[in-house]
Amino acid sequence: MFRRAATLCPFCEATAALRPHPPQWRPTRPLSTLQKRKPPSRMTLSPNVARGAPRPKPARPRSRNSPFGGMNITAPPREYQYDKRNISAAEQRRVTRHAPRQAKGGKEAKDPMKALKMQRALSNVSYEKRGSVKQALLERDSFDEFDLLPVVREAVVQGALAGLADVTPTPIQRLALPALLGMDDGRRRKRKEGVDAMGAKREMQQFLLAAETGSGKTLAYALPVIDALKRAEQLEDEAERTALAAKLSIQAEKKASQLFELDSPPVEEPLPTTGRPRAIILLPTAELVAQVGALLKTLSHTTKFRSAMISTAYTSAVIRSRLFAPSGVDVVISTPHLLSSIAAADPNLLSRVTHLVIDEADSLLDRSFAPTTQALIDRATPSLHQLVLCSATIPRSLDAYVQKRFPAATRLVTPNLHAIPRRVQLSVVDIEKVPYQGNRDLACAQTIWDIGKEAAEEDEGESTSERASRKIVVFVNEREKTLELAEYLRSKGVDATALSRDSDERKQTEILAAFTGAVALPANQKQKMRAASSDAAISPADLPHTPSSSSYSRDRRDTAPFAPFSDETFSPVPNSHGNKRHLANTSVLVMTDLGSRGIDTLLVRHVILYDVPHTSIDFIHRLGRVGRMGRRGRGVVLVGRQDRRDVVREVREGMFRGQALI
Ligand SMILES: Nc1ncnc2c1ncn2[C@@H]1O[C@H](COP(=O)(O)OP(=O)(O)OP(=O)(O)O)[C@@H](O)[C@H]1O
Repeated sequence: MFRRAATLCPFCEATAALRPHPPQWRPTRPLSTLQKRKPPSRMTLSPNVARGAPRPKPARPRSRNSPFGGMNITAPPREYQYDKRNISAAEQRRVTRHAPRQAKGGKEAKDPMKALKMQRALSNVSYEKRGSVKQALLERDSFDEFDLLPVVREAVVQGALAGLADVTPTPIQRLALPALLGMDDGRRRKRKEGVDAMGAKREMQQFLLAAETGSGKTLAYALPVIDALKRAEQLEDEAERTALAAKLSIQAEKKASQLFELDSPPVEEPLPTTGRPRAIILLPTAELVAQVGALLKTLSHTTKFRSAMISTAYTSAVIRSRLFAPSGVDVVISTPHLLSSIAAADPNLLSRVTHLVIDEADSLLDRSFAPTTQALIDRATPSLHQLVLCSATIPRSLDAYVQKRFPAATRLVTPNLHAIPRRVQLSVVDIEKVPYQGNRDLACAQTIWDIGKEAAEEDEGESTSERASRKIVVFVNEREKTLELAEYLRSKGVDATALSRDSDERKQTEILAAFTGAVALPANQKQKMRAASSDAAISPADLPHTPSSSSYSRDRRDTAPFAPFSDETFSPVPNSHGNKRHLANTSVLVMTDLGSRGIDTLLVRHVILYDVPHTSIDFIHRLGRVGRMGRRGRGVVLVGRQDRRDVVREVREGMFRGQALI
């Protein structure tokens, strides 16, 4: 063994004979000692090898409440990291709600209404609720289904909607009429214990009606009010007849017993309805008072009731004669401030009111109007049977107000609330591009000229009398801008008028009348309306060309040199400004939000949003001036460098999808 060991190399265990070692190697110790020890290995592992690389010291978390908080974060904050198994269901829901949504591919989902959410203005109505209402609406498709007095039903067909080929209720009418008429199962009038139509006191019913613009909300609240008036009148007539019969029998008894009595001279007593209306409709502007007043007048021709519209557009003598006419008054249509000042002088004015309607409730219950409106509600409450709040939008402020003040209110909301109909198309004109280069006024004038030119092309071949005048409404954000812009447009040959609170109210009503003119739809138009109201999206090809978006400016650059206010529609007749380039057959109304609420601009097919509206509420009201009652319409929004393009984009996308804005 020793011999063999002596020939082995202590490192590689090869025999010295087979593998000669380098000459420099010399054993430092006797070979015998080396043989007895375990041969050392060159591949000895470190005892720390299992620990891995030393970890860097964890950095102290930066306070998120510092100027740099939230910067350069490579890991999600703690609340986003969770193990589903170790947290409660409630906690899990909370975390999931706040965590960014993950799309299937792991990419962050794009929020289609991110910018609108940041300035969320509208109250949310769940899609489940909208869906369930849709089902209920399918069941009622005729005015005959509602428990209206025959004379009221007749007034709809022969008065309010006269001229329509076939008259069917709109969604809000299908929803509101049964509720306001107190129909239990949608067919019969529900009569509660101790309750009559208008006479005896009962608990006040409260309703919030909300439906898209131009959907017939006025008739939805007006018909039940008139129906209730007529029923109360019938009851009173009956009571009067009984009283008269009793009086006659007493007189007959006296005559029979031959009692002597001096005949007292007959006294002309004023009617109980003189200066004591039974129903009041409140609206924010004199124009709306005129509009709703005109509708009630039409209904009254058949139904026979007395209505009085009062606003600052009338003189005090006219107002007095209407309110205190000896023949009495049943319904008063007014603005809150005027009514409040009259009620201060004559506290009994509201003593018999059983029905109070607050139309455009989103305006009348906002900060500026709310104290006056609320004071009127409070004064009328003792005799009130029904309070109806009506609006095209439910802003969050209105939602909170109703929840606080009228928690028992029944909410009647249509499935398309807050959605701008798909039959309205919104185009964008970039005012920063050639040829406008930031000149908003110029962009507005050019847009109007293009719409006018297109109208002229459409009208070609028709006689002058057949040519319909094109009506365009331009909305600005600032009141001061209305006059200035109208003046500029006139200087460019456009027939433009400004409408603002500064204008004379009587003149305003006259100007607006040219843009509303409620015309009856012919039968073929009605069919088109039906098709459109089925909410089919309109492809851009369906619509006539108007200046739009970037493609519009590109078209103009590529095909022709810019020639503002030129050619075809050139009228040789100079306008009042002596400007020979006059856009014929087109009239423009420049206004602020004042006019955007409720005005039934049936004749308007184009709306220009000179400024980007501040909120989605303004978008809804302004674009709501077109596309009314199934008609098609087009909006053009002018967008500059300072404007929220993301908001405009989201509104357009929402409109295309037929989605409710937020
Ligand atoms: N059932 C119906 N069928 C056809 N047209 C109708 C019907 N009901 C109402 N209209 C018409 O629809 C138009 C719009 O009605 P209305 O002004 O009441 O709308 P609105 O919902 O109050 O609009 P906004 O929210 O802008 O005030 C009116 O010209 C009205 O005559």
